[in-house]
Amino acid sequence: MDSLLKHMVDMTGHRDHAMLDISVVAAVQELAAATQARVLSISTIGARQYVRVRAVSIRGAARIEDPHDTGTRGESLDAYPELAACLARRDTSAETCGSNCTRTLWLPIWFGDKAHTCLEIVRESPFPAATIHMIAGIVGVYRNFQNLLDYSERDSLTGLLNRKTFEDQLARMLQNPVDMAPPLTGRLERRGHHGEEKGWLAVVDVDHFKMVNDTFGHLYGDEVLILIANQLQASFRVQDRVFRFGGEEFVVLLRSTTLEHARRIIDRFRGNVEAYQFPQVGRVTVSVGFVSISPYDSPVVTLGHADQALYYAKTHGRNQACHYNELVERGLLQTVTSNDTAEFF
Ligand SMILES: Nc1nc2c(ncn2[C@@H]2O[C@H](COP(=O)(O)OP(=O)(O)OP(=O)(O)O)[C@@H](O)[C@H]2O)c(=O)[nH]1
Repeated sequence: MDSLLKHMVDMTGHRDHAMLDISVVAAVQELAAATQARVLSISTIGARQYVRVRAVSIRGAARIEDPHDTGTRGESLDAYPELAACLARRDTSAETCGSNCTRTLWLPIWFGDKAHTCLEIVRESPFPAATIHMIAGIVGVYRNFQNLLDYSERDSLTGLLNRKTFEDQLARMLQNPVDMAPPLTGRLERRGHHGEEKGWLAVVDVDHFKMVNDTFGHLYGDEVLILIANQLQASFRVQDRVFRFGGEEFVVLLRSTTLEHARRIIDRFRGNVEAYQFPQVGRVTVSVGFVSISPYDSPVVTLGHADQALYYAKTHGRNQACHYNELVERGLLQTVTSNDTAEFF
């Protein structure tokens, strides 16, 4: 019982998803006398589902499985037929007996009709009823805590990530070397060649949104924001991150892609919004400013550059996406040098 309480205190002391994952695998692995416990992410991309390992505990050693590897889809769910069948049945558990009688227990964490997370526990002998009962309790606490963390990280109107989580997500993206160009010397040289894969930051702002509110009322204004948030989530990949920064401003972090690809997906999103018939309101457009992200620039500087490109888009006709570096190259944004960094405006 002492051990159970110790694990509960540990699990409920975290304010971070990764640490919560570590403490839950450590708890179930020790308390169920399991050889291995894992937290699995289940994602849907197109018509296919994928499984990615988030955290693992083997014989008392718990760790995050590559915390920056959010760019990888993982294995196809087809490699886990019993889990796939359990998810299809909307069931809360499935158990299999593998070769040499190893037991595997899967416990999907359901929120409504979606399970994005699943615990997997492997034991060399059958799970006693009392152990299953105890694990069910731990899963309940884990589920509630995940819910609480999500609540504090998400915008209540749109369900997108909120501004508070932005710097952390940007830092994670910058720490993934796949996303970043190798160190370069001069500031202007840091710009990507057109074929180079980099991370990108885009600031999206709804055009004339005040007019939507003034003409149709705030409820319709809110509905427009929700529908645009849905379009954002549908337009970008699961590895990308979409935030509502407040009001009618959204920010997108795109994982490693080329300039041409970033431009194409951002412009496809802009075109989708333009083509959409918003209930009652009709046509709504968005303006976008985007810039490549670099470990050499602070989040404030990167956001500032994307904002400047957005401002340019707003003051030159709206309903368009402008690339910061291109505006600088074409002499449409001016530069001055302050101390050791060049600033543009
Ligand atoms: N319905 C609704 N309106 C909001 C929300 N947050 C901010 N707003 C409104 O968004 C409007 C933003 O207006 P402005 O900043 O003047 O910009 P705009 O009218 O979009 O004009 P441009 O950006 O220049 O195209 C204001 O009327 C705010 O009251 C919200 O959560 N819901």
